[in-house]
Parts: sequence; structure tokens; C-alpha cells
Amino acid sequence: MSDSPLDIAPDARFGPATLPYGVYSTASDPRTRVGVAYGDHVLDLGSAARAQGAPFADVVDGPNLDALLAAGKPVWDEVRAALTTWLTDPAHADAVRPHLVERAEVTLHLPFTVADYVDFYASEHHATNVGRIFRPDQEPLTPNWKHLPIGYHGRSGTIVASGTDIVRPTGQRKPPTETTPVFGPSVRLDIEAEVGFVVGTPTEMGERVGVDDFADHVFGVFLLNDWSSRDLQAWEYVPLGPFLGKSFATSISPWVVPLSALEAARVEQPAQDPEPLPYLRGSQPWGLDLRLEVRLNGYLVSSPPFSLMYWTAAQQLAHMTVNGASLRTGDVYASGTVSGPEVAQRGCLLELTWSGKEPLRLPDGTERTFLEDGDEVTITATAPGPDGTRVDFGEVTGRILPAR
Ligand SMILES: O=C(O)/C=C/C(=O)CC(=O)CC(=O)O
Ligand SMILES: [Ca+2]
Ligand SMILES: [Mg+2]
Repeated sequence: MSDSPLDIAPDARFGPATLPYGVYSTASDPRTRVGVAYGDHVLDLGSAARAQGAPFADVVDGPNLDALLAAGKPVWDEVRAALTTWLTDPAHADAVRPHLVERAEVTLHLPFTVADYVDFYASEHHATNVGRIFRPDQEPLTPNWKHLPIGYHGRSGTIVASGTDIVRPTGQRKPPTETTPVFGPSVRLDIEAEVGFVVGTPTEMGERVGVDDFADHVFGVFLLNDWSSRDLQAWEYVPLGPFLGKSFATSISPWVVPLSALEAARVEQPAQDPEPLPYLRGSQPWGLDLRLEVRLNGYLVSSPPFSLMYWTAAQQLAHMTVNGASLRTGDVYASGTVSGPEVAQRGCLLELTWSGKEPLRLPDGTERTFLEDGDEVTITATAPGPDGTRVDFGEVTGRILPAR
């Protein structure tokens, strides 16, 4: 094995099965530009494409992924095919090497301009647990839950890059012991481990996207932490749903994994009963075998399985557009909290501690119900790639700062 940075160990992070896109800068060159993670390196995609005379150079040579997202699926496929050749065919090694930087030396940024943001509620295990906790006197799943993927519109302007500190939100809450609301810093600050999707190809108002057209519109997949203030949320959410309890910050992972990297990760979703309406039925499986891990201050606290989500991202896109609402390049939608049937598969502290009644004991001897100032939460994920390889999603991380 030579010392070429193009030779990477078979089990290295970000091997040839992933080739995720991100936006980076370096200390010596603060311009933001498009990069592709490969092992311990990042390829400067714009400069490599220019040097290779690639026909798509213009769409990858900008300050972020916006132009690539807008370019559409034929171009996405062309870029990925070229990248695979450049990075894995030894004949290209000498040409590619000058466009690599050490991954440890880059600063990562928000990868694209976020347009609209929708968050769904698609895990049956999560929705059942939350229903039991928030509405103990009612059926945990509302009558609509198995007929449509429930969602709400979030706040796109507060989607932040992984690593951004999260200031504890302040607001109104009504403790059960009080008759009127009190004001102050949230005391039940939580995470939600989710998977995010970004739209590339837009639609016009009036147009619908069918379940089977998902891959023509969605460019890629990343990790998302929907920071949630449970005390603000519990007081404000009736009857219009989440508002300030979730709008203060949402963190996303910096590397966008293209949908085409996930062919080997596609699985049948759980059986749906009742059968959904025809516009929510597709001919291909779009369950995805992503295995998430949630760490609190470095300690593994949950391993949520994305393959068990009741509604798929393809169904969510079809539902989001069935009324003729248009899509814009950069629209983000999130799966909803990913939880499985086991306690150690729950994707938020609300469930993991059963609303604070069953504190988590961390290996350092401390206990947690909800997040404390200084706590750091990191979500990672992998998925199976072709031929026993692994697709790596990197991580989304954030630390809690005291309220202002
Ligand atoms: O059931 C409720 O009242 C609220 C549930 C949520 O917390 C909404 C949400 O963000 C959905 C999710 O992440 O699954
Ligand atoms: Ca959420
Ligand atoms: Mg949020």
C-alpha cells in the first residue's frame, strides 16, 4: 500500500460507498466551497471538476450545494459516477491528489440554503409513547395517525450546522402545580433523533409528486436533531401543534448522503394496516436501514432503528404535495423522532426517562431527566452499502448553553 491519500482502509469512515457532499472552508482559505468526504480527506469538488474539464463543473464550483441540488437527478448521477472514478480508479490518483485536504483541517458549514422546513411524526413507537405521556386519558395514536403522515411546518431560519451551541430557550410553561403559567428558562429541554431529507428538484404550485417519483426530487439524506422544550411544548401545543417549543434551533449534520448511496439500505417498511389511500401507495420499498446512535456527553444512550418507521420519506413527500403545495430547492423535511420498541431504542429523553420519572444513569455516576447546561448530544448513523460496505452519515452534535 502506498502512502497515497487515495488508499483508504476498507473499514474507514466515508469510504467509496458514501461519497457525501458538504461545504467547508480552511484556515488558510476561508471561502466556503463544496467538498466530498473520502476517508480522512475532503475533495475540493469544484477545483477537481475544473481541472478534469468535467461538464458539470459550474454546478459544483459555488459556495454551497444549491446549484447542484437544482441541477436535477441526471446531473446528480453524473457527478457521483465521476467522483467514484476519480477517487477509486488508480489512473486518476495523481490528478486528484492536489485537490484533497485533510478532513481534520476543515471547518464544515450549513451545506445548502434551507428553504422550507417540515417535520413529520412517523415512528409508531414514538407517537404511541408521546401520546401516552402527553394524553394519558386518550388513545395514544390519534384517529388520523395511520391514514396520513402527520407533520407540522417548522422554522427554517433556525436550522443550524452541527457544532453550533444551543442556547436554552426561555418561555411560558405551566407546571402542573400552578394555576397560571410561569415564565423562565425551559426546565425540560430535550433532543429528537431524526433523519432529514433535502429536496433538489422543485415543483410548481398545483403539481403533485407521486410516491414513485421520490428519487427524482429528493437529493439526499442527513441527520437532524429537533431540539425540543417539552415544558413550553406541553403548554402551547393545543390545538395548533408545536410552535416555540421547537422553533429555537434544529441542528443538521454537515454531510449530505446522496439518495443513490442508499440502494443497498432500502428495505420494506413495516406493514401498513389499514392500507393507505392510493396516493400514499408506491411500487417500490423506501424503508431505509439506517442505524442511529445517540450519545449524551459521549455515553451511548439510544440506538434508534430507522427501518421501523411506519411512514416512509417517499410517502411523506407525496403527502406534502398532494394538495398542490410546491416544492423549492432546499426544502428540508424530517422523519420525526426515530424510536424502536425497546427502551434503548427511544429517540428522545421524554421517552427514555418517561417524562422524567425514570432518570437515565450515566456511566460517570450522574443522572439525567432532561438536558443540563453544558450537556453535549451527538447523533451518528450508518447504513449498509453494496457488497458488505458501510455508508457513513457522520454526526450531528450540539452543546447546551445557559439561557440568556
Ligand atoms: O404528540 C404530540 O403532541 C407532539 C409530538 C412531537 O413532539 C412533535 C414532533 O416533533 C414529531 C416527531 O419528531 O416525531
Ligand atoms: Ca420532531
Ligand atoms: Mg426544532
